[in-house]
Amino acid sequence: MTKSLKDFNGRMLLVGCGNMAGAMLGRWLKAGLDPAAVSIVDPFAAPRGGIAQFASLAEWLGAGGAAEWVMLGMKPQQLGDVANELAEVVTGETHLLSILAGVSLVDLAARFPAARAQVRILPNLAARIGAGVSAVASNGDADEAAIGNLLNPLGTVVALPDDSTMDLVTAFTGSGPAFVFRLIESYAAAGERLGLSAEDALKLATATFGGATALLADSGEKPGVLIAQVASKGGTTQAGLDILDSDGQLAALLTNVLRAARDRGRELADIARGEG
Ligand SMILES: NC(=O)C1=CN([C@@H]2O[C@H](COP(=O)(O)OP(=O)(O)OC[C@H]3O[C@@H](n4cnc5c(N)ncnc54)[C@H](O)[C@@H]3O)[C@@H](O)[C@H]2O)C=CC1
Ligand SMILES: O=C(O)[C@@H]1CCC=N1
Repeated sequence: MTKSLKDFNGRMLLVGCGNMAGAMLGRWLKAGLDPAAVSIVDPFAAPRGGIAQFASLAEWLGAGGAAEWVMLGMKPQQLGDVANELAEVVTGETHLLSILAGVSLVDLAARFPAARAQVRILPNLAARIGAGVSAVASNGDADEAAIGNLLNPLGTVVALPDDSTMDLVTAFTGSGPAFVFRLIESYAAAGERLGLSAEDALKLATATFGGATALLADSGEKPGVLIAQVASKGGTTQAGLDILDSDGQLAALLTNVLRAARDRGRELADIARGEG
């Protein structure tokens, strides 16, 4: 599938364009999306040259706004604020895309029943450099080729048969970069505590995590195979692994991290339905 969006056919409205939707938009523009085909409705978004921006849906409609592609990019807690007004502009021609954590396809279909398709996308911030992960599931008459064209420039795309695992995926790949950044930060802090300068520690930690993940992806091996290539019997690595592996603490910690993030998605969905 092409990574160019030059031929993307349709007008796109972004309702909310902060960190995540802004990262997607930046990548789409790099991939050739015509800025004239995009509008943003966001009361606080930073100005973006060449793109029509509005503080409210009423203002966008007043300016003759129309779009076949509408993407929800605000917080799930704000769905109630925008849904009623937006539902009026979502017709049988509209693909309603949502990157909102927690909010299910069933919730989207209830809010936007007239849409041609409801499409739940769970991107991550590395979309900014085309190295993200987007999980996608849809409902209705979705144009899968067009959706693929939109998501491919953002990085890896995983199509799910339905959105039953999307809250877990949200924790895993959506929140995932923040967990990785925290691990790197903590690794660097530990290096600093043991004697490295702060600058060297962060530089070395970033390069070590980056190199290791690049090698893992390039090798096609399982992590255990590469661990064995680093850890000499009775050597330094094994001494560290013995701490990392003790009592299954790392596995338990990461399971708890993902469970908490996944379950928060369910709570956000309740809030978005006005039930939280
Ligand atoms: N940040 C991330 O890495 C990821 C975020 N998401 C989802 O993306 C969505 C946005 O998250 P962020 O970009 O992190 O938040 P953000 O706070 O950076 O962006 C939200 C934007 O919505 C705007 N906004 C607020 N009220 C609005 C309204 N009534 N109408 C239109 N726009 C309004 C804000 O001005 C802001 O620019 C959330 O639903 C989140 O669950 C999903 C995956 C990853
Ligand atoms: O923290 C959040 O709620 C959003 C969803 C995944 C990443 N950021």
